[in-house]
Amino acid sequence: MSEQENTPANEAQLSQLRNEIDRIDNEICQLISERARCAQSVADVKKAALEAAGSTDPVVYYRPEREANVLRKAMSMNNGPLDDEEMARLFREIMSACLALEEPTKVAYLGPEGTFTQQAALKHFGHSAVAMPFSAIDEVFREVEAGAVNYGVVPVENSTEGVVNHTLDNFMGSNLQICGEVELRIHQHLLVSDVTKTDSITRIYSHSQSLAQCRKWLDAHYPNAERVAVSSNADAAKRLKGEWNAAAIAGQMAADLYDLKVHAEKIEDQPDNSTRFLIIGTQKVLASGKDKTSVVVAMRNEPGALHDLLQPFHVYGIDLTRVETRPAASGTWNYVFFIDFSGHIEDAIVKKALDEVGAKAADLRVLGSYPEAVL
Ligand SMILES: O=C(O)C(=O)C[C@]1(C(=O)O)C=C[C@@H](O)C=C1
Repeated sequence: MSEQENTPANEAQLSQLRNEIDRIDNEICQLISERARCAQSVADVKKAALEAAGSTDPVVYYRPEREANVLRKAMSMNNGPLDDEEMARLFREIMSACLALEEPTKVAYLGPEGTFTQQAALKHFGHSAVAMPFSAIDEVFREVEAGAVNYGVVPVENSTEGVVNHTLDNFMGSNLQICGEVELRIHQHLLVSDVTKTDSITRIYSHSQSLAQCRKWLDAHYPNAERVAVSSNADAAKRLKGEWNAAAIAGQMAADLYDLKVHAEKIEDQPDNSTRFLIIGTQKVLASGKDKTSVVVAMRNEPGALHDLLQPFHVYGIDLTRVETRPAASGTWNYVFFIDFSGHIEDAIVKKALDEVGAKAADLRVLGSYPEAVL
């Protein structure tokens, strides 16, 4: 029934409920303002603490461990009807606005605009952060190193943008820390523009990894269309305006940005397709109670080297979440291992395990301890 067809009884009910919503909105508004004033006071305390210590270092306003716990609490306080993730997303945005009051947070991400990495940056920092696209992972690292931005967001795991190794390689020559991680479910859509003749699609643009992720779907639905690999999904989306016989595979952000229609949604072959991104910065993050640590270890190429290296983790019952091998850049040793595990660098058993790993390794560098992704 449309609104015009409401009976007088319905109208009365509706207006009573809307009055109730207005009253609640008013309360929410007062409470958000009260919270924002608290965040401003927190900023003053942070500044004063640094001054009292005689430090000239910049004040660190963003506190990943606190943010993770605020979000975890929002999820555990929630009794529905909204689901926990939805509730946490709302708090994510409130906190993002509060942090922006303390300091506008500049975040560099692997662009262009409309990529999944931008989506990951906004998911992690909320929409009050100033997110800036850069065209290469090295550039994101450089911007953070130079202090031109506060943080960077780069993809690290899963093939979506095909850049995992590039991110890992950048850590080898950098002193940056990992301050957080973001996990994103990747949904690929077939996008068309207002000039596309949808029954005459003969060319489909996307990043090679996205084409690969949708291979079976494309074989079934567009077996004869030419698949054209381009530099990013956003680039694929951008090309559609002038081509009536083309479609693109990309995410919702690219569809919104370039004003495209979703012709077929969620066409990825694996329904649980997801990508993990890292937040890089210069700060060491305190323990949140549920953390991960990433290290890079250099080893000589000897039989059993990896087994020996991993043994202390096994002995102390530390859960390894990822082990990657990369050839070393310098000739001093042969391989480096990127290892992620559960726990924080300040945990006693993590310290013990890393002491033992360090004794066996040619080199060991802690890339950072950071809260496990909440959302
Ligand atoms: O608790 C702090 O340190 C704050 O600055 C407040 C707050 C928040 O809004 O809750 C804002 C930014 C920080 O990243 C963490 C939390």
